[in-house]
Amino acid sequence: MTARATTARIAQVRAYTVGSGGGADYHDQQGYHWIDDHISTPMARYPGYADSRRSFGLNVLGTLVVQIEADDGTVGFGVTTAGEPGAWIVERHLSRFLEGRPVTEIEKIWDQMYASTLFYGRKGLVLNVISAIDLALWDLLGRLRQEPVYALLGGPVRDELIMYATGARPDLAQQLGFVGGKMPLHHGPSEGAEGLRANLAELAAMREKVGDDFWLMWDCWMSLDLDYATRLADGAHRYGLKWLEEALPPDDYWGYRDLRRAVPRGLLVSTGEHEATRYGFRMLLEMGCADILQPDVGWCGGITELIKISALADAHGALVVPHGSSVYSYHFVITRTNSPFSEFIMMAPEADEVVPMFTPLLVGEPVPVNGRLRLPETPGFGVELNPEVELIRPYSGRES
Ligand SMILES: C[C@H](O)[C@H](O)CC(=O)C(=O)O
Ligand SMILES: [Mg+2]
Repeated sequence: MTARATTARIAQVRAYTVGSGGGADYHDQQGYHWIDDHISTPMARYPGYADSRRSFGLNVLGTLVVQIEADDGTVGFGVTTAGEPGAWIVERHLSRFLEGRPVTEIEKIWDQMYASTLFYGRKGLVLNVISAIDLALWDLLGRLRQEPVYALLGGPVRDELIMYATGARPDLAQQLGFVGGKMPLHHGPSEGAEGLRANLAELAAMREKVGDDFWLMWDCWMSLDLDYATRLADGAHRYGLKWLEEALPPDDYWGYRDLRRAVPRGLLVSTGEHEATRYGFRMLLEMGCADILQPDVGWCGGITELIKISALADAHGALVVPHGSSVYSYHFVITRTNSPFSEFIMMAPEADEVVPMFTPLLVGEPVPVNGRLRLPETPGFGVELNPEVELIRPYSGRES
């Protein structure tokens, strides 16, 4: 099998959008959902956009599924948030760097995808797409070698993942066995001193419910300014906030540097879910922007780039705790000592039960039990596409 993996070539690359919501675009939820309930965002300063992230188009992209088929018929796949524009980039531009090539040329393929898109890429959508292709390649390699991706990455450094939960109900997450709960921040600078007090009251009430030892964190989703973030951190410290996440816009490296210097000792600063590539993370590390880096494996450049980001972070004494990204994160985190725990985003609308993070897209997606997750030895990333989810291939084949 190993010899076959070395000689296998890529026969075809296919890109699909997904008919239903959810999946890799976990913000694409219908009806009431805590994830879209008056969350503080950079758009909240504009009337009409404060109550719902869907109102300003957070869910417009949808999920992209990339399938890569080897010449023996084995298929690997990867997913990200990129939808139809992502499918176009895969089929019309990037497939040329894959079809006909050995499956094992992962590093070269990554470099060619990145180098050939520099004139319109570097971050965001294009890196999401490159990530999905990269994840599909690692999945395919694992399937050909009949090994889980974590084994390809050097093997586990611990038996199981320790998980914290992101959602509106850390008190329920505590009952479900998670080590901590990360809450969305509900009020931003445009709601003034009253909003700041409401945030702190919410944290105080949650601390009261969960006791002293349960981790509590805040996700600010890029929505604050330095002054507000500093005041929030000062107020939150007395309630034992563990970290303040993504307080500022991702391009404000200078603000993150100053925030990290300004927050009370012991309160950690985290960011990085909207950052991409080793170059972006190098900025965060060299400028001393964060204690915890949170690349999303489906957005930062995939596993191939995450290996580099993680090594760089390790050398700087920073932790890497990937954002969301389900199995793609799990297979990496289990192999790295500077990734001591993992995130689980609560996808139940009331954050009151554990459902797979990429629901309904995957079959076999592992979920934490009592806040711990053991990865099966299934080849690749160990998941399949749910046959009941409709896939649409909008750009079939390459135009010359
Ligand atoms: C809760 C946050 O606003 C966002 O929806 C998810 C996120 O940033 C995270 O899990 O981290
Ligand atoms: Mg976050």
